[in-house]
Amino acid sequence: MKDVNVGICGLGTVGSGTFNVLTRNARLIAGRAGCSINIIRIASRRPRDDMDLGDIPFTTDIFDVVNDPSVDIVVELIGGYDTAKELVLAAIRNGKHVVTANKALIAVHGNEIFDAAQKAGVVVAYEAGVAGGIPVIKAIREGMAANRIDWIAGIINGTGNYILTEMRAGREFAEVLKEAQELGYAEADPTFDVEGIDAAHKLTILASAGFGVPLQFEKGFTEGISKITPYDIAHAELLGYRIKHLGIARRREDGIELRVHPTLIPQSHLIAKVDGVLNAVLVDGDAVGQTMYYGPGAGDEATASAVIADIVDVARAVSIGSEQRIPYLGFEPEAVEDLSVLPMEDVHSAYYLRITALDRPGVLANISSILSEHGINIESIMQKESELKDGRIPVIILTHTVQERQMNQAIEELEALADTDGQVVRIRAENFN
Ligand SMILES: NC(=O)c1ccc[n+]([C@@H]2O[C@H](COP(=O)([O-])OP(=O)(O)OC[C@H]3O[C@@H](n4cnc5c(N)ncnc54)[C@H](O)[C@@H]3O)[C@@H](O)[C@H]2O)c1
Ligand SMILES: N[C@@H](CCO)C(=O)O
Ligand code: NA
Repeated sequence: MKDVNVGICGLGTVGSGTFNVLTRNARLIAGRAGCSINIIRIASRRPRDDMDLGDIPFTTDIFDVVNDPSVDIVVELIGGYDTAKELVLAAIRNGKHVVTANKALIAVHGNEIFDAAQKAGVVVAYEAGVAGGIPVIKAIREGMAANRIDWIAGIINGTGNYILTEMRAGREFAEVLKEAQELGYAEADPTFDVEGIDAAHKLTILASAGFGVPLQFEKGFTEGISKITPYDIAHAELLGYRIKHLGIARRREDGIELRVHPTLIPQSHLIAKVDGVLNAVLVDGDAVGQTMYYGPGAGDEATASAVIADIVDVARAVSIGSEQRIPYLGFEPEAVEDLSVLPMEDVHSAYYLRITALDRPGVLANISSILSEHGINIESIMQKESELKDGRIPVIILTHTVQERQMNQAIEELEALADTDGQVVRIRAENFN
């Protein structure tokens, strides 16, 4: 069987992890792939003095990899949108297969890239882009092929989960983010992690692979963790909940929900126990029920594990000359449905509300009457002894499920009340029943 030649573009965290694991486990990987997988070219902006690349040619121009006729698979690990897109489209034009860890690229330009790849008859694989080392794309596209997938929910940003976990232990947001950057977990621009953009990229891909819909990143709802306070983390805990940053995609008759936001989940649920840089994705299928995939969501060798699994898949097909391919998003193009993303106002959810109010008679009655006028039922209410010492008290309310539109109207009225400080904190809550 023919050897398969790989060229790596980008020798940073994931690039170096990929080089190291492919080199270290070369024999056993070849045993699985049925052929040798040779790294024949590496390109990155700067050489790495800390790495021994042996006699593999290194250049600073990533297009050298794409233009090398002996390269079968281009491994794109530079990140970003524009140059990465140019690189991947050039690779496809040159008839090369592509393996990428770049979820931003796939979420935003995937429809165009898969279309080009389909016409060129090449594979574009992206397992490492979603939930890092967890083989969740394989699970959805192949393992769940029998099911109508109704919803997917997950902790899909390692940096964000690491920050929330450490904040629960009393550490400062900024200090933990810096540590996540040093550990190689964060994106080049860490606002992608803390403002939920990275999770939204991944959720977009999960929803398309799960439901058979086009990638629609720009239509999703995205809220990050930057406004989550230690106070709300602690009070959610007192109510029996944990705050996690979740991506939630739900297939409905009238469209799909696509939303990323901090979420209260019962402490007893398995996903509440997923801490640190670990990720977990719950996938609900009509035949199998709820399944959960759990493991490291970021990091050099953990991500390399998924990059190399994709390389092995492509290598198996290339080395035996197979025409058989798994469709890019799990469904053949003609089976993709044009279901659109629903506006956030149409989503139903329970809510945690924190209202800072003046400590005077009738305040609670005013708050509950606004909620009940909008059909919002209260599950529990906690009126805290004032820690503010200025005549104001925090009122914490957990509601039953209600439409976001109703909640927006109620919050507007609550904020306009003379008895409140005009800023209601809202965190959505889910129990996955
Ligand atoms: N770090 C993780 O844990 C992780 C996990 C999953 C996916 N990813 C994704 O993998 C990709 C790479 O992430 P990373 O953490 O390894 O980033 P990184 O910054 O550590 O590495 C990127 C490397 O590519 C090089 N590079 C960038 N643009 C280049 C260009 N135009 N020409 C030549 N070299 C260029 C950089 O110099 C750097 O060495 C990103 O798409 C990221 O989102 C990262
Ligand atoms: N920055 C990303 C890398 C993995 O995709 C994260 O923290 O999850
Ligand atoms: Na993955």
